[in-house]
Amino acid sequence: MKLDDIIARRSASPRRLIPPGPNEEQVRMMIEAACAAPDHRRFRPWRFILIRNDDRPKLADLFEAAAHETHGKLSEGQTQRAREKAFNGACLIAVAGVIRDDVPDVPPHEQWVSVGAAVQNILLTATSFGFGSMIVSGDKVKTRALQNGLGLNAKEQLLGFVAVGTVSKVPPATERPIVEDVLSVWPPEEAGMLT
Ligand SMILES: Cc1cc2nc3c(=O)[nH]c(=O)nc-3n(C[C@H](O)[C@H](O)[C@H](O)COP(=O)(O)O)c2cc1C
Repeated sequence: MKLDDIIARRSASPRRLIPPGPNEEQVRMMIEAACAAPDHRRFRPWRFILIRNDDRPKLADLFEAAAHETHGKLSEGQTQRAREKAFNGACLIAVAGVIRDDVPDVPPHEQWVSVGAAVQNILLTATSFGFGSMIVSGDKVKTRALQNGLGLNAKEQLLGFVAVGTVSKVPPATERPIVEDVLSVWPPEEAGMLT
C-alpha cells in the first residue's frame, strides 16, 4: 500500500460494494490488522462479528425489529428499506466497543480511539486488497433488538458495520481539510517552522 492510497481513500456506500468481496483469508488479515491498532494497556476494547451471507435474511429480521423499536409501527416502505440494508455490502462485519469505565488511566475515550484505529486498519487493509469499504451506523445500532440479536452483552456497545466489497461506482475525490487549518506550531512565534 502506498501513501497516496491512504490519502485518496474514499468510502463507498454499502449498496455499491458488490461481490466479489474478501475471501476468508482476507477477512482474517483485515481483523489481524485491526488488532494491531494502538491499545493502551492492551484491553483489546473491540469485538468483530462477521455476518455470513446465508444469514443475511436473519439480519434483515433484526434490522426490521430495530426499526420497529425506534419508530414504532412501520409502513411497508419503511419495513422494506430497513430490511434491504441487511443485504448490502459483499462482506459485512459488525463492530462493537468493549469499553471499561473502571480504569482511570485508560478512560473510555482512549479505548474508543483504539476501536476507531482498529476500524481504520480494516478499511485500509480492504483498500490494499483492491476493495472498497465503509463504516456505517444509524439509529439501529442503539437498539436492544439489534444489540441482543447480535449476541452483545451489557458491556458491549454496537458501533456499526464495516462493509467491504468490489466498488460498482467509484466515488469522486473529495475535499479534505487544509493541513494549515488543522496543524499549528507551538509556541506560536515559531509558526512556519515545522521542524
Ligand atoms: C463510527 C462511524 C459511523 C458512521 N456511520 C455512517 C452512516 O451511518 N451513514 C453514513 O452515510 N456515513 C457514516 N459514517 C461516515 C462514513 O463512514 C464516511 O467516513 C463518510 O461518508 C465520509 O467518506 P470518506 O470516508 O470517503 O471521507 C460513519 C463514520 C464513522 C466513523
